[in-house]
Amino acid sequence: MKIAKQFRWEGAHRLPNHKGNCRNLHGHSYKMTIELKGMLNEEGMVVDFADLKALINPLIEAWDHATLVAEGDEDLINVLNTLGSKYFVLPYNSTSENLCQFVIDFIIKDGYSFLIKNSISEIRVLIRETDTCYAELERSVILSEEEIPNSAYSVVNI
Ligand SMILES: Nc1nc2c(c(=O)[nH]1)N=C([C@H](O)[C@H](O)COP(=O)(O)OP(=O)(O)OP(=O)(O)O)CN2
Ligand SMILES: [Zn+2]
Repeated sequence: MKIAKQFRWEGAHRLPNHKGNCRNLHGHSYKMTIELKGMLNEEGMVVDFADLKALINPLIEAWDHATLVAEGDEDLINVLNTLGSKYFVLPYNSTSENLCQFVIDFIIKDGYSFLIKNSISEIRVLIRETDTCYAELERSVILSEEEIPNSAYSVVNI
């Protein structure tokens, strides 16, 4: 069974080496869908939507009305520091693809016990910058009892 919840935030960014318009600082009303696959619990839920929201909300709060900056884009960081403007540094360019990667890494790191508790087997993240484009990334979460002591999970890319 799969469940999904949508999130949104307003943000600015630029792709410093883009050959077109996206090298200019501009903004998006980002929309994100997070889908989780797992078994139903005794309450008839894969996970409580509220628990998924609680897990993701710190990231949304950090990104909302912020500028997403690529590590090394010092010109932009200097401007934002001068303005006293909220920003969030990513270890790579703020493409939709990289944001999907960042969100999945965040879920696995900060939501590790949440994934175990709810026996989640698959995560899918879809991010829209505009109505005409999106990026999507899926990752399997594989439970392997013999591999890992103390009921830990191993996580692999699919
Ligand atoms: N593969 C990717 N290509 C581009 C990304 C990205 O994240 N991944 N991002 C951008 C820009 O951030 C841009 O804001 C979005 O691009 P685009 O869809 O081209 O935006 P437009 O509004 O110009 O698109 P329309 O064709 O007018 O709908 C660029 N590329
Ligand atoms: Zn953009």
